[in-house]
Amino acid sequence: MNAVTPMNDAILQVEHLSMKFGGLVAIGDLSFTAKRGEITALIGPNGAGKTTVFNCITGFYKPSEGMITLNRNDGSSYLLERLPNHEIPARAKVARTFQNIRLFSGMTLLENLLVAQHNKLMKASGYTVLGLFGFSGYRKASAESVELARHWLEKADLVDRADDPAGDLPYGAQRRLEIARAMCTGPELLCLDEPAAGLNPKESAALNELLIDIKNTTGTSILLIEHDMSVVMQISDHVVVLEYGRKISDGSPQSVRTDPRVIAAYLGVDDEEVEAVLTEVGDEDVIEQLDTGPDAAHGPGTSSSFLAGPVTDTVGHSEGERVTVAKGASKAGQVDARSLAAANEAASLTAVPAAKPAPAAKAKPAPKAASKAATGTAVKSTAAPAPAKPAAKAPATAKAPATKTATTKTPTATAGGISNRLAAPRGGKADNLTRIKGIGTVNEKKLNDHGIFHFDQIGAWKKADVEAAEAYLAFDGRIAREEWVKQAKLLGQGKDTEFSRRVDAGKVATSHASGKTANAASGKAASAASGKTASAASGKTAKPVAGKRGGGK
Ligand SMILES: Nc1ncnc2c1ncn2[C@@H]1O[C@H](COP(=O)(O)OP(=O)(O)OP(=O)(O)O)[C@@H](O)[C@H]1O
Repeated sequence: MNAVTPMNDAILQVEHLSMKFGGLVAIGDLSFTAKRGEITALIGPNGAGKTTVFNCITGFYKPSEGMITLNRNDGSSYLLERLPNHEIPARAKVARTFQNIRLFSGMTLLENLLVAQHNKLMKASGYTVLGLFGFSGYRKASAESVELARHWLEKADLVDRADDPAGDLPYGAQRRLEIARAMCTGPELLCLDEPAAGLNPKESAALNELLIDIKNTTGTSILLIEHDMSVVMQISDHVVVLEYGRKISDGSPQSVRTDPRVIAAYLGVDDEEVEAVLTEVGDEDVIEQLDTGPDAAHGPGTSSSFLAGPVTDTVGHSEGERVTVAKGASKAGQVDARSLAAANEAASLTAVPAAKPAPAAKAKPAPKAASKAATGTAVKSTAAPAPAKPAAKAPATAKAPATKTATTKTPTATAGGISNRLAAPRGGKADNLTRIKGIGTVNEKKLNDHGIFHFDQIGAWKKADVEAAEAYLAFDGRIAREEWVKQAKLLGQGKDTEFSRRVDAGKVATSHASGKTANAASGKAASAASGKTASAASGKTAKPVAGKRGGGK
């Protein structure tokens, strides 16, 4: 179809899209719009159906039901589900990249970009040998192709490596080359499937820059699947969230990141359990935002973690674990799988604490989903001590299997990873580790399980220990960012931090009877034992501060 229609604000309209694989509904009645000139992100936990949507848009799958309309800049429209697969790039001007890099690794960078323009060159040669004999039309097209390739190599900051084999490039540069190659086809819609997968923070920043540049200078609209929330939150204009093939949220990055349904989907818990879980894991920033909306001073741009709320420094990084969830797995099953994956990854990382996986080996990051699900399930292990809100459903039995996975696997799996382990707290007393900003009661318990009870133990952590602990807690980059070691050193010396003062004042939930009770270094009684906190031994968790769902940091 090629009917000329008036200029449409939407470059892509997905209407009532469904895709079934046998009995599995991978996409169910999905509708959303991607606006022209914008970056639209499609996010969701593993198996939510994001790649299936891409495959329907780019013609790899023919949807079971629904309509996908691409409105080109010249006013023509195409029903993508009806176009033959190979015509989608050429006629509808849709280009895509894949989760796994698909470059011609033996060809040079320049050759990769010229191959992408093969159709144009063939056309210029009249599909004959005239090209070989220097037919002028072909010569001109050939020169233009080289010029376009050079332009995109420059944009991707790769021009000085134009003659190197693509396979020699670092991982992040290969990702940018893929995007440059897609841009050489002159797309009006660029679909990127997890472009930040396996990138380090510097490479993620370079990717963000490239995508923003494309958006600002070419008029190409971008549709993006991404697990790295530092990328999604920093560059997207619009975010669509899927869970089990259905849309659960659709809006600005700010609105989506504080949507309880989205938080629940990523944590793998029911909506009503969200705040209890967040209190447990110590994500008070987000809890506060659920009440007050996003913090304009920090904004999504500075957050490296979708769910962790604002943090103060640069981008977070997804250290990619691959999580495979059985088709049609229940939510609890998915949570199990993610917990297991997190535990397994922790085991493999901590076996050789200083060794980091090579980027190319990082199949796919699902860090937030996995880490949050892992912590979410760990919460179930403390189900007895859990809910911060009386109304919150006790999350005990429903997800008991996940609990088992998280609690029984991790300590064993990580033995040998973090240094300064103790069999028991010194003198029978453990420090209140929740006085360290970033350690909630769940993670305190996980650290205790690992023999970490004291500030000076954390204060003595070296880089490899921090990495091992981050892997163990599935906290990619956060321990370093939040400076746990620095905080622990101060607290170990009996000094306070701004955050510990708030814990001691009962403004932040803690599992300890009082903020400092267990802190042998300080004899000060804390004012927290006022019903705002409760003893871990009693099996109760702190009650949130009035008016807040857990107190802000
Ligand atoms: N060709 C296929 N045949 C059968 N089932 C499929 C096929 N492709 C996808 N699925 C199933 O459809 C569901 C959605 O998968 P999809 O890959 O689209 O999810 P996703 O959100 O992209 O996940 P991830 O973030 O892990 O890449 C999954 O349950 C998956 O197993």
